[in-house]
Amino acid sequence: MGVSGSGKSTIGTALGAAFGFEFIDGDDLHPRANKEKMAAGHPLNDEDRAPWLEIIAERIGAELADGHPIVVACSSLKRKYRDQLVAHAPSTVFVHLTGERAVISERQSHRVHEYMPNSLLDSQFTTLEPLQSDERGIAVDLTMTPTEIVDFVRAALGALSPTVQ
Ligand SMILES: Nc1ncnc2c1ncn2[C@@H]1O[C@H](COP(=O)(O)OP(=O)(O)O)[C@@H](O)[C@H]1O
Ligand SMILES: O=C(O)[C@H](O)[C@@H](O)[C@H](O)[C@H](O)COP(=O)(O)O
Repeated sequence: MGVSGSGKSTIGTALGAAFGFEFIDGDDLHPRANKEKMAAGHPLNDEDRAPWLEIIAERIGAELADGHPIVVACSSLKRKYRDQLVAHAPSTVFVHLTGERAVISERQSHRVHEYMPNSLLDSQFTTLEPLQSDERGIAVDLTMTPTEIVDFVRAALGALSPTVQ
């Protein structure tokens, strides 16, 4: 989880490879209308995100039902969005890539994105609700290298309480 440009695709790919799990990028599952809205410079609202989150949640639930743990990149900016995912998959562990707006903005300036304009970064930070103490998650400093982040997550996962699923 994390704002646009925080490294979800990069770190999700690395975590999937490290753990031997399939990686799914939530960005690929946005309905076309959501992509067009963001491309036009408008942030998504709760109504826009609800069906997208449901697609992701159902996909996670289906993979787990087949016995396949997966890594998913999904902004998951609000607590209620995360709760929607957890409702389908109680064993979910969120990895929040945290960092300064300036660092993320600088990184975004060097990448080409299918639909996300850099101008939406402020709204992403405005919407972001960090992990709360009763959520199963890990906050990670996004200035670490991907290898360092994978090692950090691996160590932190070992310290988490057992799952209910
Ligand atoms: N830990 C990192 N260190 C350095 N650069 C990174 C790191 N994580 C991501 N990046 C770079 O930052 C940019 C945004 O990363 P990306 O994975 O596309 O973020 P998101 O999926 O959250 O939008 C990319 O150019 C990526 O190569
Ligand atoms: O909830 C949202 O507002 C979107 O999911 C957003 O957070 C996401 O960042 C975009 O899909 C762009 O994709 P990137 O995360 O790759 O910039």
